[in-house]
This record gives sequence, C-alpha cells and structure tokens, in this order.
Amino acid sequence: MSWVHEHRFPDSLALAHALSGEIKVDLEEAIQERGAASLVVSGGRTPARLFEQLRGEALDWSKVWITLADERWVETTAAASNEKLVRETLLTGPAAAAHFVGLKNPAPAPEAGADWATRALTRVPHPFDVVLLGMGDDGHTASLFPGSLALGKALDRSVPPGCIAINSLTAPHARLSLNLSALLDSRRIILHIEGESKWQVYQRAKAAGPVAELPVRSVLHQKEVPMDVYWAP
Ligand SMILES: O=C1O[C@H](COP(=O)(O)O)[C@@H](O)[C@H](O)[C@H]1O
Repeated sequence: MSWVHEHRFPDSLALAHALSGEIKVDLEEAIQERGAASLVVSGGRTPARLFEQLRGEALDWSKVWITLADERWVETTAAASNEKLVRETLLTGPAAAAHFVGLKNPAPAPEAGADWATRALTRVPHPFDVVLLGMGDDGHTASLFPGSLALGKALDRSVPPGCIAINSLTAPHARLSLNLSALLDSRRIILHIEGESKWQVYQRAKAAGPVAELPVRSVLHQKEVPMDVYWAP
C-alpha cells in the first residue's frame, strides 16, 4: 500500500499541530483555486484536540464548508452527537464563520433522514477537498460498521454518492453515514487514529482481507483518492 502515506507522532498534540497545518494548506489552496473549500470531518473522541487547533488557523473560514462523515441519530444537543462535538470544538473563534451542513435533520426516522441528508450534502462543494476519517477498534470508519445489514449497500460503488441509514451490532444509536461513493468523491482522505490498539487494527486492515470484516479497508485499499494516515500513541 505504498500510495498510503503514514505519519507517526510522539503524542496527540504534535499530531494535532501538524495535521491542522496540513488541512489549512489544502483548504487555502482550494479557496485560491476554486473560491471555496470543503472539509468532511468525523466525530467520536479522537478529533477534539485537532479541532481545537484547526479552528484557530488563519483562513478565510467564510469560504469553507464543513460537513460530517457520519452522525448518530440523536438530538444535536445530545452528548453522543457528532454535530455537537463539531459545534463546540471546531466551529468557534475564527472557524465559526464556516458554513456547516449537519446530517441530523427533522425527518421522523433515519431512513427518511438519509434522503434528507443526501439532499443537504449537495450544498457542500465537491469533490470534497479533505475527508477526515476516524476508525473504531472494530475497524469501522465513518459509520461503516462490520456486520451491519446496510454495509453492502453502503460499500456498493454503483450507488451514487450520498448518505445511508445504518445500524451497528455493537455500538449504540442508529446512524447516518456517507456511503463509500461519497467518501471517495474527494481529493484527499486522511485517516486520523490514536492509541496502540488502533495502530494494531490499522496493521490488520492494511493486509488484504474482506472489507466486510474491517470496513476501513474500503478506503485503505482503493487507488482513486490519495490517502494519509496520521497516528499518535
Ligand atoms: O462512532 C464513531 O466512531 C468513530 C471512531 O471514534 P473514536 O471515538 O474511536 O475516535 C468516529 O470516527 C465516527 O465519526 C463516530 O461516529
């Protein structure tokens, strides 16, 4: 997998500084070349420190569009909401001027919500300039979970880019996730992982094997979009 560039750091603060600077450069170039930039971010616990660094970068944030790779089907004020994390840790200070398109919406259920979110995503300039993904210890990325009934459809490249309703067999909450076609409708994908156990899962995912077992393989083993992996202990 020589097309995947690995970046290892001594700690998460060093990683946050380096990755924040890297994303800033990509967004800046996009604004210069196309007048606007787009950034897809993930939720969970890992990206908070990075977001706190990124929000202070000197950028014309009013030209940046931000959306989510996935969302839990909970109120956007709930502790589990990825939107809440992004609003509280990224969309403050200078970055508050960015345009944010959340995935959670007023639809009565996730399936209808996925259609709503797919329509909302069309407002975000694409191909996305940067897609920032996380990974769980079970090898899920975005909300593409091993064992999910909707995983086959989510990974099917004949399905147009969009959002899908998906459940995990192990993690709480119904989810919305960008499908693989949407994640790959991008100029660059960055996998941001921290901790020794995730490094071990990543090593397994780098080896050939079923994507359904470790869905992160769907982005690691593709050759359409340049891919970087950022890791700190
Ligand atoms: O549930 C999720 O998990 C992954 C990984 O989260 P982390 O807490 O282990 O960093 C995350 O990338 C995804 O956005 C989130 O919904």
